[in-house]
Amino acid sequence: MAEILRVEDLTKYFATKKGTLHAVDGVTFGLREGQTLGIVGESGCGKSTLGRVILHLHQRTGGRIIFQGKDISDVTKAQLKELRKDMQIIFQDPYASLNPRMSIGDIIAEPLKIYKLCNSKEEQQKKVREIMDVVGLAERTYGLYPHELDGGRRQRVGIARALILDPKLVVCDEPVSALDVSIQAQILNLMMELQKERNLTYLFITHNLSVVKHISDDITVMYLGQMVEKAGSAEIFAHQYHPYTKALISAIPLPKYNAPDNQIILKGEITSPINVTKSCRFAPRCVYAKPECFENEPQLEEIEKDHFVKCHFVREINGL
Ligand SMILES: Nc1ncnc2c1ncn2[C@@H]1O[C@H](COP(=O)(O)OP(=O)(O)OP(=O)(O)O)[C@@H](O)[C@H]1O
Repeated sequence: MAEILRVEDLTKYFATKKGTLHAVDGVTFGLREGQTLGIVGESGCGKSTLGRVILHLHQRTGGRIIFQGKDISDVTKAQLKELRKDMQIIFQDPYASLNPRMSIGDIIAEPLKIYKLCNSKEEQQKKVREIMDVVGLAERTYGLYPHELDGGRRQRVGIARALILDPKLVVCDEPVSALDVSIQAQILNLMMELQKERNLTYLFITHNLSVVKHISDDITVMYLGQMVEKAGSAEIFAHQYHPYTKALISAIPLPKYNAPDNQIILKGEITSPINVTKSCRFAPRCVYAKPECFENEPQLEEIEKDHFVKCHFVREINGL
């Protein structure tokens, strides 16, 4: 499988009144066609910003973005319009992202209109009805409005709108977080079916590790703008080496993961990403932290094949 997306040393800083906010800081990964990379971490760790920078919804500060073998770090407006056909996004809150004054049929048809892809109203309607069928929306929803649908159906509309242009890469930004647990499973299953049928590549952003367990091939854990651990999904659930990943896994409400001797309680809140220093950003909350952690930044290191961890004392902590 070819690599469809590669980001290298990607950074996004925001200038704020208090100083430079390091929202995304030196993120590097590759994503193969048809695969899913789960991006996991607490609120504020930079997941959404990462997705938005890749889609050029935010201008990057530094680093490179390679998509389908081409460097797309800097693109013109016209090139970006073309790119958008291949790179789409599904948002967390479909209600907020759907225009309340437009009918479902018109919302889903919008990308077709923007790209003038249909020669007639009939052709447009046919394409919309086809994609509605693909995502499991009943025909009668065509003329309804967003407020007339429940959360699960609204997210199906969001998925239909993202897929109608037949994209290659979809950034899924917390697509099930606003939904009831039972509906979450339906939407995740739908997304997995669609991925197989259409060879879609997903960058799946979530604060909830258990959500990405089944859908992801690989998982990247982020903390304060940086990757702290990356491995295959099964591998990371079997062996998590970074103290932060351990804490995230031990917080999953299943006896298998949060047996008392396994549980790690994080100290305090996530610290500020403003004016960060060259240290381990997790150190202030880490139960294993030593003076060196506050003085030097660890590198992301391959601890086992395809398993990367950013921690000075990863071997000592894990008896490796
Ligand atoms: N436009 C902006 N201007 C200034 N700071 C921003 C902007 N957008 C995001 N940030 C900051 O960047 C950091 C990362 O935010 P981001 O939304 O990417 O995190 P996240 O992990 O996706 O969290 P959440 O799930 O809450 O959205 C946060 O500290 C946030 O306050």
